[in-house]
Amino acid sequence: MIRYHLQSIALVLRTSWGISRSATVVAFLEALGRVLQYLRPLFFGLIVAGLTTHELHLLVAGLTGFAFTESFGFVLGVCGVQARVGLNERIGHHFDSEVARISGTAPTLDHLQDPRYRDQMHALRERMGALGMAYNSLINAVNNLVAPVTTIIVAAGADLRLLLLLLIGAPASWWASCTMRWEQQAEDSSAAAGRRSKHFANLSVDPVAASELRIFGARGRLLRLLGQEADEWRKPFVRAEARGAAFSSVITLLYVVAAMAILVWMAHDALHGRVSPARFATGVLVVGQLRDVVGSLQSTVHFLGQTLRTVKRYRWLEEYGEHAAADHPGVAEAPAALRDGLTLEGVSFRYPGADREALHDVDLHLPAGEVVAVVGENGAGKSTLIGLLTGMYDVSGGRVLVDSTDLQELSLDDWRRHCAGAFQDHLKLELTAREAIGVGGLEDTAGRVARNERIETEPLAIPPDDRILRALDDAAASDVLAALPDGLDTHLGPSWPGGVDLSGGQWQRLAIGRAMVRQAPLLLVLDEPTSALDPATEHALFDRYAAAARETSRAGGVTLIVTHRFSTVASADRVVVLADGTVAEQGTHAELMAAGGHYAQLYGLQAAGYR
Ligand SMILES: Nc1ncnc2c1ncn2[C@@H]1O[C@H](COP(=O)(O)OP(=O)(O)OP(=O)(O)O)[C@@H](O)[C@H]1O
Repeated sequence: MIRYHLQSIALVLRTSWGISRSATVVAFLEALGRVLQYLRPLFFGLIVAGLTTHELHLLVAGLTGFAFTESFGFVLGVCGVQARVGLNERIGHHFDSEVARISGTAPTLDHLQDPRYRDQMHALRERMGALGMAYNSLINAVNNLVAPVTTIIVAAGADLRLLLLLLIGAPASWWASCTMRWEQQAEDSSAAAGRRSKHFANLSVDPVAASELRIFGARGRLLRLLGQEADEWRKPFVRAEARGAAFSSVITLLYVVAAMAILVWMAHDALHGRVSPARFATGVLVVGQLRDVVGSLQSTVHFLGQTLRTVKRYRWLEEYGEHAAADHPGVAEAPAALRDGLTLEGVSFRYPGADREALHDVDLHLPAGEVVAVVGENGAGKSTLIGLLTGMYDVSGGRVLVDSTDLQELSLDDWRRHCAGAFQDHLKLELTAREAIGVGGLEDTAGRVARNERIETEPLAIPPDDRILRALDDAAASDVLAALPDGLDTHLGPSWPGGVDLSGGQWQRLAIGRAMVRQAPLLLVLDEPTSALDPATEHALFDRYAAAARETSRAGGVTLIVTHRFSTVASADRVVVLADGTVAEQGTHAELMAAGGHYAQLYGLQAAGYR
């Protein structure tokens, strides 16, 4: 464990050093300033000796030393504090970006479904401040460690009996290890309740949730749940802090009693001439100083413990990210065009922590150039199928083939470079309209399509306006743009002063526009593309999407349209019916109708509903 903590300290030092070598060094000068200031009792003793013995050189030496330690110690302290304040900000920013990078660059989304990951992430996010202050905590620890060493030396010089006070160090260090353990246990045991509590708290400030909760008159119930979860979240911390504070008080009391006993003893000897007034004066100051030292050691343990625990979580996250990357070692490039298509062979998939498979025994071939409609009731597995085809999740069993290559062997970054999509829960990107749509086809400076690994090294360009306008036309969303006051320069969403918010259907059409910016994808996914649209425009728009899909098909790509609306699937080359996590039927609309199975039944029901 000590080795692990030392590695964590090395990580913090490396990070600080990488950010600013000079600030890292200057921040340590503060510790030197502390050493000087803790020499005060020594010079105070010299002053008292000079005054009582009338020896001028002792008085001058004491006063000079006192002035020097005060002034120089102060200057070093100021320089150190300035350096570390600047560093704190930058270290905090560095760790923030690193956490976002580790989470955002994991090849799949499996981690986001893993409760262990979510708990660690919650605990880490709660303590991000401690990560930003990690170097600060180290400096504090060093400051608080040099203080006792200096004070002990001064105390030994004044009277060896003062060193008896160090015996208090034994229960204090036991207290320190207990406190660290209790706090760690509190963080671990309350993480899930903390996440739930955050969820309920967010609901109360989310406009959509807030209106539903008002309509149902459920605000009181939500507040009660929030209270319960917040209680469950906070209780272990309160318990740990109360125990820590009680122990700390007992230790302080022990210290005060011991210090008083030693001072009385020293005073007795001073009265009988066995201890000089100068030594006694130094002793009195040292006792006060040692008390401060014990107090600051206790807070050091608290903050350093918090920092080391947070660094531990950060390192857990780093290792998790490395394992996640190692679980998907594929590096092969995706083909430029599909010859055969996409194939699922005996595929099964279970979400992390779920007790049943979301998909099982799926055998499916999606031929190159086809427009495939996927239908099925809620929970049938449609979104999961999309997740597997786009490599967002790794299959639990079986294989997904791109032509004849296992998706496992492909670089997922490269495969996704060839995928495009508009999703049911699409992003509402609050950027300018140009950026919100153009991110669908980011290019590097040579005009090639973005690869994720370049993101950190090269600024990626939004494609030219003519491509964005064409994509909006393909998505039948030109009218959404026409209604924006500043066209493509309009800021979307309430995050911007004067930003324009859109209706659900308008956001959805821009999301489809974003999907259409990417040219000739090998897989185009349109997940419920018309769910937020009114039935009058739905049909016309669907024909436009189908035409755009045909473009994809001509380039050898597969278009997957997921929909609940059976009226829109008749023109697809193939309809796949999912039920209970597997393929129930597939064929053309005509074939499935003729078969009179599940599809025909559902189609009949919907058609009757529209009559
Ligand atoms: N994150 C998850 N963790 C555990 N189970 C999940 C998760 N997401 C989905 N499931 C389960 O997997 C199954 C398939 O879900 P999926 O979202 O793929 O269905 P769907 O056909 O897209 O449904 P819908 O039409 O409602 O969008 C369902 O039983 C669902 O409960």
